[in-house]
Amino acid sequence: MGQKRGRDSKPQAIEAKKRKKGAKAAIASEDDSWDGLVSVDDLNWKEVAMPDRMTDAEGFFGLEEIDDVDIIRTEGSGEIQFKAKSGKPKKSILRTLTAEETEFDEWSGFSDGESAEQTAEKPTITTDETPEPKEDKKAKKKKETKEPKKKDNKEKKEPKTEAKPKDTKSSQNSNLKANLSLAFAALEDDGNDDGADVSAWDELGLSPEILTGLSKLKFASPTTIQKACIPSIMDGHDVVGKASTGSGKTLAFGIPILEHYLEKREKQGESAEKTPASPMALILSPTRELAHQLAKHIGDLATNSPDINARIALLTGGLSIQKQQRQLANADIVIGTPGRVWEILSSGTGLIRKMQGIQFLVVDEADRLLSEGHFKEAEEILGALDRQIQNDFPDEEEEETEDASASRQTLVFSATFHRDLQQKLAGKSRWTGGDIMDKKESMEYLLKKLKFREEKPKFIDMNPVQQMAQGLKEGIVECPAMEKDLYLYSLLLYYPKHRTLVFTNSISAVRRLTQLLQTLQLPALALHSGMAQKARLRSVERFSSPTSDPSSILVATDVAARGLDIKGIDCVVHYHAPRTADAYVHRSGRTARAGAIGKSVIICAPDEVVSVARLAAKVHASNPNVSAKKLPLESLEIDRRVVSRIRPRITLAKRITDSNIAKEKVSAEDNWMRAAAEDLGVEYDSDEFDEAKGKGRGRGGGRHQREKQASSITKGELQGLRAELKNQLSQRVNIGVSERYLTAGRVDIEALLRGEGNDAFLGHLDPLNF
Ligand SMILES: Nc1ncnc2c1ncn2[C@@H]1O[C@H](COP(=O)(O)OP(=O)(O)OP(=O)(O)O)[C@@H](O)[C@H]1O
Repeated sequence: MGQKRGRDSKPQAIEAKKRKKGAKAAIASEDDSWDGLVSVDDLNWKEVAMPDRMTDAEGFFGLEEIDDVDIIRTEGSGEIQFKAKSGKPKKSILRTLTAEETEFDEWSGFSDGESAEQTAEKPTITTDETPEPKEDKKAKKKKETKEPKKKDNKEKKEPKTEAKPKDTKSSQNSNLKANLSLAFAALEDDGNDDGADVSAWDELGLSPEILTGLSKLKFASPTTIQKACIPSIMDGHDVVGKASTGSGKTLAFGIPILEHYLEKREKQGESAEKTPASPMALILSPTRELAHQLAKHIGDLATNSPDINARIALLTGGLSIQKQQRQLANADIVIGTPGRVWEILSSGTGLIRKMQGIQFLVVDEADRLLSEGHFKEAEEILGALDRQIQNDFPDEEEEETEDASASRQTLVFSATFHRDLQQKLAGKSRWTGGDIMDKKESMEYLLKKLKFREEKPKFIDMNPVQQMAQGLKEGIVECPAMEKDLYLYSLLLYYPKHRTLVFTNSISAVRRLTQLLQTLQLPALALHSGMAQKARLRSVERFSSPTSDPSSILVATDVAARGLDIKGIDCVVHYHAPRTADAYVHRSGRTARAGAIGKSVIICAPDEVVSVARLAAKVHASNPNVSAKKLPLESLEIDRRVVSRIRPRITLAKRITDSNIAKEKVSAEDNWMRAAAEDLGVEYDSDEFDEAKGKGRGRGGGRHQREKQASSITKGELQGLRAELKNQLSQRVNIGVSERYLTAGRVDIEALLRGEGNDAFLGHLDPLNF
């Protein structure tokens, strides 16, 4: 079996290499008397491919493995060395030195007393394949050279080494040692210097580690919300942050948390490795997908920042609770949905007490999380974090823990805050339609429920006027109520190679539309809360994969409306009009993120027009440049020829889809009835049952008839429909080119085709210009 280690030991390998004047790799190539024993750093470790999902990573972000080695423990010292397995050539397990490492050898004389450190620094190889986090000495030295935080941000210029490593090499005077250390960190990972210049972050007073990470992620400058929030959070304030969708709120709180991690490790010093991990942050998210994304986003910065080994426990429903409990036992940052977090915390294994020491409580998408379906568990969690202190602890501990609680910062983020929230939660649950936040009322509400430690948290509102992202265009397509499928399909044909997210208001609509689009040979995926969690994650992964079809379509309920950050979504389509103004903001915010451009289109039946206009007016109400009479909602005219030519396709696809869905339903119902009849010991006759059901005059009788009809299409008929649809789909939609013209050779077909720009159509089609 292969051996594994944490990827974080890589810098140590290089550091060790620089110190060893006669590295084994060199000896091996020259010296035949070599006994074949090598140290961990001489091995040719291979990176283990990361699992697709964070949960499978158990909170660790990188492992390396090696095959064909035997572990040799030196008697007495207990030092671990390695040897090629018998039968394997001695050198087969060695790695070759890179050019940079050879260069490092020249600098080995600068370090004092390193051989002792070298032994101490060796990563622990554990047979249970669980890498222990380590604070390496190099990091500690680096931190010793670092100015303490919050003194003078301007002084912290070191991290520019990431962007300009050559500068660091050249400054060999007073703090040469520190600079070399940073140079090693900058060079060790991939030996290139293509990170972004991160000097724009200087004024925020971040550590060199984080700046290195930001540079590697190519985040050259902070977004406005990051610029505004990070210093306040790092100065210990409670913060309520509001900024438009896709504006970088995650790192606005993620960076200060990772900075705190570094500070904590620095304070613990030598004892860091022995101190049992205790969570320092709890981040609550309203949806599972968002929780996964938050973990990935913060985890990405952590893995790209040298010396940050923060372990993230991801607690979301639908996945193994035992695994998550294990993760939590050793986590630095806990991210989860309130339901699962509470389920685990309340399982009575002392976890609540452990969580009481957290430094940060983050409520992301706060207006949603503190509303429907989530608030109760969130409230339980908040209550437990505070209440247990007084109830359970003996007096002397009480004071200590209360202090910890008093030092907890509460950070609340969203793009919208709902004015009705307070009323709703107070039990007067009239959901009146989603106003954008009224600052004062919402602040009061949050103050009351969240127990901020400061009398008034800092309220940082980056979008007081414009709720929508800058690069977003809003459009509306009006169509008959029964023809939304037709218009959706038209829109998708107008925009081929557009990654599109289609929102509906119900799970059954997601199921039906996904099947319909797939029947039309479009790459559609489904996402709704009725799906198994793994299938949900798979859909998001497949849709967001950079290698996926650029025309991919994700059909989703509002479970995808909040926070999902999927690169390259070009278009959001509201197949059903959003129910609230907030939902409209968040759904539309899945596109035009991080400065990109995007489109949001509402497909609107005549009876929805008024409510949609009202909703858009609310969203833009605070924008003085927008009047209720002239909303920035462009009316899109779909060419009538397109609609009429593709109608037969839709008719066929609908019949096929309805038949499939009805058959699935009938078969599920039949199975259920059969099982129930068996339990009761009666005979079940499906025809008799259907007859009785069909005769019913009550609600559902007509629907049942239609389903029955749809499900009664024979296999042969279905095959015929499929063949016919296939034939239609194999041809381009002809929007006005006469076949007589074409066959008579009176038209230059090539020129015609070249000019069209959209190969779904044959003939000239005016673009929507939207
Ligand atoms: N400083 C930065 N420079 C460039 N890109 C950034 C920066 N910070 C974050 N991003 C990127 O911006 C995108 C949006 O960030 P994030 O998901 O945090 O937005 P958000 O404000 O939380 O959005 P939402 O309100 O929809 O949840 C992400 O892809 C992230 O990687």
